Amino acid sequence: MERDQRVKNDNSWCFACGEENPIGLKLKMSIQGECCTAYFTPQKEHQSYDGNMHGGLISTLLDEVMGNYVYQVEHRKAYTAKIEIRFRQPVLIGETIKAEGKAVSQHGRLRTMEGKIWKKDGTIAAEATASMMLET
Ligand SMILES: CCCCCCCCCCCCCCCC(=O)SCCNC(=O)CCNC(=O)[C@H](O)C(C)(C)COP(=O)(O)OP(=O)(O)OC[C@H]1O[C@@H](n2cnc3c(N)ncnc32)[C@H](O)[C@@H]1OP(=O)(O)O
Repeated sequence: MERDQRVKNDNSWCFACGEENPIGLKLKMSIQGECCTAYFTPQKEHQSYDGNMHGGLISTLLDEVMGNYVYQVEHRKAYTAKIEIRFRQPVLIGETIKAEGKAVSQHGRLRTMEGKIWKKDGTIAAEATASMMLET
């Protein structure tokens, strides 16, 4: 399906930030300093094994704060073209984490982004780099 044919008005159902999505993460994002920031406390339904948060959902958090940075700062929608995640430490169910995303460089419509997930003790649980393409 061409992008223009897709439903354009259902952004409130975004899995990561949509307010109306009943199974979404309902992230609230804000620009703090040079980053887009969101806090999240994983619940039991967000786990993988042994009380650890699912890595796919950690990736979702990183993707969202990087994409949302572009939207909030440039007022343009961007599509994730490539993303790479390094999972450094488990995130535990019930543990509040901070996700941060920022831009590091740009070339034409392509933005190179960085994201980090911080634990309360100031250590990094996961980090990402991504290429995001501005919508034409
Ligand atoms: C009105 C209210 C709105 C509210 C709104 C709220 C929004 C609030 C923010 C939400 C934040 C969401 C954050 C999650 C965002 C997703 O999750 S998006 C979903 C997952 N991603 C996708 O579905 C993307 C699927 N891929 C595509 O659609 C297309 O491949 C892309 C990425 C748009 C690129 O397609 P394209 O624009 O046609 O560009 P293309 O011709 O392929 O490439 C152009 C140039 O860039 C280069 N390039 C392409 N990809 C790459 C790459 N990965 N690395 C390096 N170079 C690349 C090409 O080589 C090419 O260069 P040249 O050929 O000119 O030398």
